[in-house]
Amino acid sequence: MASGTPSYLIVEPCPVIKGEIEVPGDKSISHRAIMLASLARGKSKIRHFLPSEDCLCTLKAFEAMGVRVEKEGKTTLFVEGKSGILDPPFEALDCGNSGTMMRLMAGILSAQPFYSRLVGDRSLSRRPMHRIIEPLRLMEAKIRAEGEGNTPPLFIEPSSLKGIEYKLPIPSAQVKSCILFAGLFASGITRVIESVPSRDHTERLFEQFGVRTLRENGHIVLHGGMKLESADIVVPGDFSSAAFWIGAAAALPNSELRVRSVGLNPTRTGLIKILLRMGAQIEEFVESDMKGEPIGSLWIRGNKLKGTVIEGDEIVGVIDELPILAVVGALAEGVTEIRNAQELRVKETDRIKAIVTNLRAFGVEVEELVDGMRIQGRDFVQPARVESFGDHRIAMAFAILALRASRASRIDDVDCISTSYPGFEQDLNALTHSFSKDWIEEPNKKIRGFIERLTGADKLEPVKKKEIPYPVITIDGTTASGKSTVAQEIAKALGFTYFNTGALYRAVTWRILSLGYDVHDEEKVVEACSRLKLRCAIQKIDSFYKATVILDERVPDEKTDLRSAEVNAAVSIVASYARIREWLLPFQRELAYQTPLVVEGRDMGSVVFPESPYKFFLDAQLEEREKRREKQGEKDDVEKRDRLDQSRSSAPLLCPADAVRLDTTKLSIEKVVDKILDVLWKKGLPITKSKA
Ligand SMILES: Nc1ncnc2c1ncn2[C@@H]1O[C@H](COP(=O)(O)OP(=O)(O)OP(=O)(O)O)[C@@H](O)[C@H]1O
Ligand SMILES: Nc1ccn([C@H]2C[C@H](O)[C@@H](COP(=O)(O)O)O2)c(=O)n1
Repeated sequence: MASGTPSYLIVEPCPVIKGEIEVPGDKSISHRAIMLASLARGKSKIRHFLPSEDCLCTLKAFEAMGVRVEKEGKTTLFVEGKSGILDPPFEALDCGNSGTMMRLMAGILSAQPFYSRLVGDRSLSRRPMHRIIEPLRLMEAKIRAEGEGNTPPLFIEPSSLKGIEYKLPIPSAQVKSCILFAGLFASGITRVIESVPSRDHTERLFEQFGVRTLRENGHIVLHGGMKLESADIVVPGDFSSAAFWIGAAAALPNSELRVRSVGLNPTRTGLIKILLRMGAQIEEFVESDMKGEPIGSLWIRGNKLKGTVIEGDEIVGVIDELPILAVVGALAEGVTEIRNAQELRVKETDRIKAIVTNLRAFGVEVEELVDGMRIQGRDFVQPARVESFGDHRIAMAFAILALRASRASRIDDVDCISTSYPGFEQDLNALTHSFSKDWIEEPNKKIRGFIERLTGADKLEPVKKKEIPYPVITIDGTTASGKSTVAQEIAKALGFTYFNTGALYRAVTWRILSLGYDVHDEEKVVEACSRLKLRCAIQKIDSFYKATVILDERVPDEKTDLRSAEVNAAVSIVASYARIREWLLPFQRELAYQTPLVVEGRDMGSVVFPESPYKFFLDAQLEEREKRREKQGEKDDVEKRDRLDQSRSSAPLLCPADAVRLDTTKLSIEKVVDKILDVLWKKGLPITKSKA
């Protein structure tokens, strides 16, 4: 993240996330813990407090009202409570970006014997406050909103409160908590009735501070005048922060993630239920719920998920998770629909609009609905530059979607992330590290490790056909039919990495020849290959990415080494040996776990990437191909090479049944490229129409 203004985050693609993570403390609980500790009698200890901008605003406000706070590091606080009566603040209390703070503080301050004013930032100043003003006034609070349409600032005068029975018109933990905080100081009984249970951190924390609420059939009953006693609180990891990693790990196939010490309060974990319904693999282990909040671990394994409908009563339990759920839906198979979520329109930003705008920028088809959206899932997205709209959850959700793009994406205005998740960028780097940018710029460590395990051609490992996370476009064909030329153009147009597998067979042949071996001696060739150190580096040449083969720490020269007459004559012989092909097969597949590919060769669609839905086969009349080769100034027996490639027993050159076959004899290079892009566009790859 860049410091200063404007802030932005560059996210490199990463097909999987792996590792363990512990997220910062829960925002909702941190706010409430400070509030209750400040109102309690005695000194409370709060551990794993979230030092985010939002929560620090709450802390500052209570300090301004005479509460003494000692800090041990950044996340342990000792709060000396004021036994219910705070000092009048000298100036307005700043709630920053936090709706939770403003709404809960309104409940507390309505009962204090002094005048107070609550202000917020631009985004908070647009959020509706009528929902708390109405019940507080019923409790005889003297509160008014100074902004247009019942928006902040809030001005509060001292008054004596009385308990009420109040049925929440919309399920809202903030409104419920505001009333309960006011109810602590009200005469008589306060009863809040909710039709759908909202998060119950306030009720659980009240209990930890010695105030019992009665909870039955959606009724929460509180007797006014009960005294809060100091407590020792451990704030669990914030499930809503963990949600970004849970969503990412669940939706990125082959990911493996453990989330430790996270809050597993059932009013917060609706996301898990929805992801399970979409086909996710998640295991939940509650490790401690002795006092207050259940805390535990989650294990998540990545899968291709299926679209779902999220609506009705389950919305309230995932309201903060809807941005990441929309992103997960964008990567799932089929349609994901979010309904009854009009509340999203009055969050830190209009989240429905923000999500729809950003999904479209990433090339995702999405329909905006009054109360949600309908998202057409896809396998991956196009790189994009998007806005956070000043909303932390929008910024983080789209950083996750960017992992599934073919190239780096940029999220603008990301300072807001610190309102709930300081350290998000570091965690993103840690979980994606082994697959990130430095991998592309440095020689490919991962593939080297993989190949080095193949110590002998006679000890070949069976090829595991694990699911490839990125699209692979295969272009096979006869010699000089135009494969390399066309494949490079397609790779440029899509931003994919170009991989010429002919160059791989040529590099091996060149090395065998330069070591003095007779290519007709199969045993010797196989034995020599078992000692070769083969690896691959992805290089960026201008705006174009290319996989380069490195053999025994040398990069062979394309013209003089790989395309010499000797290599032209010998390569089809070396390529006909089954054990050589088996050795090179995992090497070629492994690259596809790292980056979207355009691969060209002879058996790409038939053997190496048979699962690819994007297969092409190029051919042209022999005389035309011979002419093209001659024009290149190369000595090459095109006809002989084709014959050898077509007649070998292992992975012969053929047109896969499901490939699009193109005869390029009378087609210009541009025409061939256009035809391929058109097919790819129709198959749903993110190609801008002008390119297709
Ligand atoms: N459609 C086309 N029309 C005319 N020339 C073409 C066409 N496609 C490719 N060429 C030219 O033909 C030559 C051979 O093309 P290219 O190297 O792309 O073929 P290839 O199939 O990759 O060959 P190889 O099998 O040796 O790797 C190049 O000089 C290229 O510019
Ligand atoms: N997937 C592949 C790629 C290449 N070969 C062999 C057969 C070719 O004649 C030779 C050189 O390829 P070119 O550079 O001309 O594309 O390598 C193969 O068998 N399988």
